[in-house]
Amino acid sequence: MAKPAPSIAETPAWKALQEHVVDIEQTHLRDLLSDQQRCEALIKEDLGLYLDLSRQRVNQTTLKLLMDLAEASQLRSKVEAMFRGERINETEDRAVLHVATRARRDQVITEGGKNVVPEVWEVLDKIKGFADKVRGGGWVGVTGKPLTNVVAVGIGGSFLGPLFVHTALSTEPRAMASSRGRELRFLANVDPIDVATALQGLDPETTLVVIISKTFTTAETMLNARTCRAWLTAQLGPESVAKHMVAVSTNLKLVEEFGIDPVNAFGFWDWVGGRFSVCSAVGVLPLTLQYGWDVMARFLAGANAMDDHFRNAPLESNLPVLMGLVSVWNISFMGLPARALLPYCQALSKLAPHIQQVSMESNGKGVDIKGKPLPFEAGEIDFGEPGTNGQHSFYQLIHQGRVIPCDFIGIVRSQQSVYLKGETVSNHDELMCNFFAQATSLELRSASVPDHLVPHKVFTGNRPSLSLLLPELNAYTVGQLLALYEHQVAVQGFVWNINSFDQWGVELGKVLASKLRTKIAEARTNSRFMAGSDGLNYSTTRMVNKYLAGKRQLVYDTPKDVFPVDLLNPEKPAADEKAAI
Ligand SMILES: O=P(O)(O)OC[C@H]1O[C@H](O)[C@H](O)[C@@H](O)[C@@H]1O
Repeated sequence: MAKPAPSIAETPAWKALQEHVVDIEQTHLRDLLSDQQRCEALIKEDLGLYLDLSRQRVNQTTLKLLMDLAEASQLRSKVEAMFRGERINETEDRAVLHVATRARRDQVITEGGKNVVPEVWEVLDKIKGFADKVRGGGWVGVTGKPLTNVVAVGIGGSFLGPLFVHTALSTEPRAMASSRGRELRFLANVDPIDVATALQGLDPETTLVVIISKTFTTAETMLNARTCRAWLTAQLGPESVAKHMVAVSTNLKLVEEFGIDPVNAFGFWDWVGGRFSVCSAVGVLPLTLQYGWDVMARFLAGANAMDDHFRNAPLESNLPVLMGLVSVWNISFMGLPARALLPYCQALSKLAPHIQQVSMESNGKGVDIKGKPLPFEAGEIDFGEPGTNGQHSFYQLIHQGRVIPCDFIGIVRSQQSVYLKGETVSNHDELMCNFFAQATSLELRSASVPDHLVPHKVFTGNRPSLSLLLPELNAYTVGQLLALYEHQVAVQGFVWNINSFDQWGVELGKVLASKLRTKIAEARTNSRFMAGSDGLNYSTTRMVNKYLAGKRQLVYDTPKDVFPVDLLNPEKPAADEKAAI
């Protein structure tokens, strides 16, 4: 029998990095930064982006050792295997080809021996044709009115990426011009409050509902889809579904069973992971409806340019590779498992929620790709807020509490310019002063205050960060940024030798929620409380019964402005309030 491959942690490259930590710990970041040659070696410019890694706790030796680690983990060949359509998602026996969803029309990317790019473009052409019709009034609602509002129903990867891109573009002048008079909303949470928020004030006659679900089985999305269907048909009749509902899914059979004509469905493929699906119809359909094809074509081109760079640029100057390796250094060697994503741009306010899923669902794993327990902890804890808002919230901890590597993202030319008479700098300059100041203040050590306050006002500095400058935030650079972070996460996973493309960890919660759904439905139908014998433990049973009892005491106001009353079941009271509480 073949000997199992040694864990990456057993390789000389890994061990060399472990030993190297001591050298780095002896050097303060401030001293590292005084070496101009080192700084130059850590500043990379490509594709119009400026990546400054000089504020990381690394030197040229670290970089060299990280390159050795890339070699030891066969990073290059793993990236190639991904682009070649090999089934690197072993547990689901799937290729990982989100890069094909933004391939140029003349590119060749194969899966199972077949070039998939023509299929990708077939869907893109269909989206363009459909969106042109809707936007141009050639496709109207059942009462003949143009469909100016879109509600995109989906969750997880079928929501966060499209929301990130929408938020990034909604204040960009060209995208604003092409979306005038249109509105795009999202409905993700199964919480009825989200339904109310998404539908509030919308006129069904002018609303198109897009159901987005890779599997078309996700419980939350399907209940929200049924809810939107009920909302539409109650007011416009059952025939309205044909004109007011379309779908995006890999499961066209279930789309049809739901009642949406497959002609009005936009497909994608099992080789596109949910959290990597923004560039498939998942993101491109709702965003093209909102912004038009030209804007979305630029977005796809930006992501494609980053894909080419990731595949072809030498590792030493490859932006996602460097970001990936440096983050592995921080997490696995420096013992810093968290990262703050800090865009100094309000339009990037949904970057962190999206990258949270891309990163944490991909790399939050406990076993290697062959199922062997990892001898180290993989994955990164990601969070973030735009600056300067975050400065007034959690930066205290970043400056004087825990050490959290930060990604500062700045924009050279803002989407919006305000320069008031009498002010010394523009509003955007003011924002960017904070961007420059924050990275610098994390690195410095300082204290010049009255004696008794010294301990409180000391900044130890030595806190790593990277800075990324984009020339502007437009459809093209949003595409680049998206692909940059997607590939960084892949690099981490390739080095740790885990499967970044499955997500078995989210399944258990779904199974238990389904069990609870059955129990609660029974309890409410029979107006009873749950008993200990119902198969749930004491704590859960007690809390569910508290909930059922509370339901009985509340009088609900039917949200008449959103839902017609006859659509809703009255809340069923539980009969025996005393039982089991
Ligand atoms: O697109 P769907 O099939 O509805 O899936 C939506 C989401 O469901 C699950 O929570 C998965 O963990 C996510 O990766 C996925 O994005």
